[in-house]
Amino acid sequence: MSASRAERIAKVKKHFKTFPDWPKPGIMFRDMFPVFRSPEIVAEITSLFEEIVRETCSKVDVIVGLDARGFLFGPLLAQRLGTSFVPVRKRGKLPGPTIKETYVLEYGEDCFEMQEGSILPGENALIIDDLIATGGTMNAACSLVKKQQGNVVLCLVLIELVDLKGRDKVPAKLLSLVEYEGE
Ligand SMILES: O=P(O)(O)OC[C@H]1O[C@H](OP(=O)(O)OP(=O)(O)O)[C@H](O)[C@@H]1O
Ligand SMILES: Nc1ncnc2[nH]cnc12
Repeated sequence: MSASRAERIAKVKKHFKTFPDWPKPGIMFRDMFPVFRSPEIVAEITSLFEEIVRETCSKVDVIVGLDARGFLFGPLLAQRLGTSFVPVRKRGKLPGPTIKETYVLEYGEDCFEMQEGSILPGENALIIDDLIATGGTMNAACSLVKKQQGNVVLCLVLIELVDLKGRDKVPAKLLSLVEYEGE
């Protein structure tokens, strides 16, 4: 018998590692990089993302990946869905005219940029990142898409730190694969 979705997600979660008090005291850092030691788990994550998007979104034109760890999953998913991929980058990394959004995150402050015209008016964008904590990062990315008259049809993350209530800050539908709550 094939594994249920919950069993597949539980198997993915076993590959994450937690580092207490990093990069600052009080932060439980959830490291997702160990999944890349297993091509099988990376393929499983991509398949789970693809299933969720096909069930949830009628039309996605472009996948927007967030610097830096959103770049790991965005292009993989874009290939599966046959969509384009565009990056949101940290301040000063993108050439040409850009639009900017400053935001606060769990352990600091930063500024995101997109190249002007990277989303066309009316395009349906799916924003992807590895993790949502306080939600500041995802909220800033939604603002950048909206400033270009794009529609955010879904925000998708591998990990949600539920206790930080980041989803309350996101002005669009948000789905996560793996949750950490009270742990
Ligand atoms: O929900 P929030 O509190 O805003 O935090 C979530 C963000 O924090 C991490 O990125 P980080 O800014 O550490 O950058 P990195 O991907 O370059 O390591 C993570 O990859 C998310 O993008
Ligand atoms: N607790 C956390 N673990 C991993 N990445 C993060 N980004 C913001 N908070 C994080």
